Formats: sequence, structure tokens, C-alpha cells
Amino acid sequence: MRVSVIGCGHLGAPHAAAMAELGHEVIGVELNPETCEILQSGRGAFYEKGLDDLLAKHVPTGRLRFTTDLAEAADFADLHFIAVGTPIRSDGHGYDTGQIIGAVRDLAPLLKRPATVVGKSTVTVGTVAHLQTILAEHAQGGVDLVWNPEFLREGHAIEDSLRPDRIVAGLTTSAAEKAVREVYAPILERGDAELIVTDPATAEVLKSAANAYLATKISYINAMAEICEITGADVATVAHGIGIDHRIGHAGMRPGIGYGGGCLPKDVAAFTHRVGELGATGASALLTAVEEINHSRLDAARALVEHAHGGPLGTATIAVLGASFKAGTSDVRSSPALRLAGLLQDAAARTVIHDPEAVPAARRLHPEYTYADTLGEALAGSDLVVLATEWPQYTKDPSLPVASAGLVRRPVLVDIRTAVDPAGWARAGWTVHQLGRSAHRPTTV
Ligand SMILES: NC(=O)c1ccc[n+]([C@@H]2O[C@H](COP(=O)([O-])OP(=O)(O)OC[C@H]3O[C@@H](n4cnc5c(N)ncnc54)[C@H](O)[C@@H]3O)[C@@H](O)[C@H]2O)c1
Ligand SMILES: O=c1ccn([C@@H]2O[C@H](COP(=O)(O)OP(=O)(O)O[C@H]3O[C@H](CO)[C@@H](O)[C@H](O)[C@H]3O)[C@@H](O)[C@H]2O)c(=O)[nH]1
Repeated sequence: MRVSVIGCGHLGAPHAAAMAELGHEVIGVELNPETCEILQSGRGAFYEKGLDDLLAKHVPTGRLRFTTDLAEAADFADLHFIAVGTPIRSDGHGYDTGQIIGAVRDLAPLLKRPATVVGKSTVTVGTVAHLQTILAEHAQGGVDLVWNPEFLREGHAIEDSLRPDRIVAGLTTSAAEKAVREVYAPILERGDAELIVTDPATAEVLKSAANAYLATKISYINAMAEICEITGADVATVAHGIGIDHRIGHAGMRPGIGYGGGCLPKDVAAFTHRVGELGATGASALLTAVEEINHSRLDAARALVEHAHGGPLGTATIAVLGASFKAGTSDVRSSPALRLAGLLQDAAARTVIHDPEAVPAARRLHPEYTYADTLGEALAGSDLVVLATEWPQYTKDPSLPVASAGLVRRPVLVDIRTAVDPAGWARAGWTVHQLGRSAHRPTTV
């Protein structure tokens, strides 16, 4: 099929690359000329595992190309994916729908023959109906609208796009269903992804409900971490023990500083606002509590850093390991790691941030912070090491505890992601502090 992907950011660029890999002819439309030029050169504009490989494979053959010209895409493609941003409004009262309404309003008059518009962006209930009226008024030649929310995780965007758990299609016509079945045929033929054909409102709620549940699970285990701190219990053992019950499971149960990123914080905030508007008081109270617990984690993390230092931070030199909102991505949108680094930057004598991939993005957002090019440079002479993002370079390298103990002034580690094995670090002479767990002290061998 000839498809376009309108908006080539963290969702759209991997989606366009995956569509090319599935055998379609793809044109990506990206408003930002700099991003568009980078993509057209066969590279990603940010770090996402496997993205560069697919771009390098499909851009040179012409199967995948990028443009800033929407008219070119309207002329070329029969199916148009919409993957533009839906950021949270500055007052927090739902999404800023400017990008999505703008994209559909600009595309509609350019559609001169039958086409399918497939929305992938995350929206709240009622948005699809509004977009439908825009298309009905301005498009010619019979245009179907489908809502096809995306569930990919950053850091796994390519594999999640090529092998999704499910494909949700909110639609109203059989022509739209036929188009969805055709574009996803290579995935559906494998038989391992369920296609859920439903109405647009259900598709809208299903996506918001999925992210709200993921956020609730994270806030739940973080609330348990708070209880463990008070009682002296161990949250990692609690998470492991309850997760053995397959009705609960271990996934998404890592305690720590709470959820961040370009999706969960804004999607939960927008959903909370919308369900409040709709008068769903139970859902509103539940989601408000989820958000409150999440916000409280930053204070808990800062308090743990102060406790580990043994007092006010004014004299401390701190190494912060990690700036991205989670491992596997260079995305720093609503990054809890960077927020904590900011608090420490204000409070400590010196704070140095290291990240294997996210320093350029962090530096663009916060040029006033201090960054290190190498891990060794960040660690050198520090009184406290704060593990803020669970990159495997920090958590899985068995030589790091011993190697880094020789670089720091005091071997004190605050692991706000509950990501390291504290016993291994303690054996190398480190005192390890984790949220919801008793401190691990150095052991004599
Ligand atoms: N990031 C994820 O992992 C993810 C996963 C699932 C769903 N989503 C949803 O997908 C949507 C996009 O998220 P994102 O993280 O990719 O955002 P993003 O900001 O990284 O990307 C959006 C891109 O769209 C471009 N754009 C805006 N208007 C345009 C237009 N009219 N024409 C062409 N390009 C345009 C922007 O320049 C930007 O590059 C959001 O609704 C988000 O909630 C994101
Ligand atoms: O056990 C866990 C799991 C995650 N997190 C944090 O939660 C945030 C979100 O993580 P994750 O869900 O892996 O990241 P995203 O890439 O933002 O993906 C979420 O948001 C996307 C956008 O809607 C959805 O498509 C995905 O299904 C959904 O997982 C990050 O800050 C993580 O560090 C935890 O604290 N503990």
C-alpha cells in the first residue's frame, strides 16, 4: 500500500520505518525541516534502538522518504496515519489539540480521491467525532476516519510496531475496516496480534485506560515503598512476592521515583481532567491519587539523598547517573531523573550529570546544568552517586562497583530506581540506599 505518516517524532518515525519494513511504500511528513532533513539522510533525530538500521535500509531504496510537503503526501498515499503530538495544555486541563486539529484541517482539502485517515495519536473521548466533522466538511471523494491508538514503548518502538500485542481500530464503515486489515495484513497474517475492531469512543477510552492502568500499577508499588520505609519492610521483596501471583505479575512493578516521559504523565493528567468533566467521580478520585503519589516521589528521592549524605547538601559533590526518563531512550520529556538533578543542582555544591545517550537533549532543555562526557569524569571526586536512570551500563556491569569505588571521594550510592543489586555494591565497599529498602552497608570479605 502507499501510506503516509504525518508527524515523524517518537511515534511517527518508528511507525514510518516499520510500515516500510512491512512492505509498504511510505512517505513521512514532518513539519520541522531540521528533523525532516535528518530522517531523509537515513538517520533518526533521537536515539531509538533499531530505528537507524531500518532508516538506513529503506530510505536509500526510496521505499521510505520524508518531506515537509503535506500536498505531496496527499497526492501519493491512499492511507494517512496521523502521529502528531498531543501535549498537555499549559493549564493542565486536557490536551492541547492544536497539532492534531491542524494536521487534519490541512490534510482534508488536499484529499481529492477516496482515502483512509488513521489517527494514532493519543486523544480523549470526543476528539475523533470532532475530527470527523472537519473531514466531512473539507475532504472530497469519501474519506474514512479510523482511530488506531498506539501502544509502543520508547526504547522498544521498532519491535512493538512490528510485533504489537494488539491492534485497536475504532471505526464506523466496512471500507475503513478493509483498509485497516490491508495495511496491517503482514502482522495479522502471523496470528499473534489480536485485531480489536470497535467504535471510535471505545478506541479513545481503551488507550487512555491502558496508560492509566500502567501508571496506577507504578503508583501502587511506590505507595507500598512508602509503607516499607515506615515499617522497615523491603519493597523489592514485596514486589517480587506479590508479582508471583499471575493476576498481579512482575511487569511495571519497579518501585522508584515514579513515572515520567512524553506519555504517562500527560496522558494520566488529561484523562483525569476529562473523566472529572464527564462526572465519573470514582475514576477521577482514583486517578488523582495516582498522580499525587507520583508527584510525591521526587520529594521522597530528594529526602533519601539528604539522608544518605547525612545532612544538608550544600557541601556535597554529586554525580547523577542518568538524564533520560528511562533507560533505552534519549527522550528527556518529563524526566524524573532530570528533575531530581535540577533539585540537586540547586542544593549541592556541585552536581555533574552523565547519560549514555541523553546529554545532548538534556543540554538543550537545561543548558545551565553541568554534564560529563564520560562516566569516569562524572564520578571523579564525588561524595554521593545518585543512580537516576536504570541504564544497563550502570546496573549490569559487574566491574563498575569496584572500578568506580576508586574514583569517588565517598562510596555512597543512592539508587532511586531500585535497579542495582545492593549486595554486589556493598561487597565493593559501597553503602547503598534505595527507596523502600533498608540501607545496605559495606561487607567485609
Ligand atoms: N512517544 C511514544 O512512545 C508514544 C507512544 C504511543 C502514543 N504516542 C502518542 O503519539 C503522539 C505523538 O507523540 P510523540 O511522542 O511522537 O510526539 P513528538 O512530539 O515526538 O512528535 C510529534 C511530531 O509531529 C510533528 N508535527 C506536528 N504537527 C505536524 C503537522 N501538521 N505535519 C507534520 N508534522 C507535524 C512535530 O514536529 C513532531 O516532530 C502523541 O499523541 C502521543 O501521546 C506516543
Ligand atoms: O515498573 C516500572 C515501569 C516503568 N516505570 C517508569 O514509568 C515511566 C514510563 O515507562 P514506560 O511505560 O516503559 O514508557 P513509555 O515509553 O512512556 O510507554 C508508555 O507510554 C506509551 C505512550 O502512550 C504507551 O504507548 C506505552 O504502552 C506505555 O508503556 C518511565 O519513567 C519508567 O521509568 C517505573 O517507574 N516502574
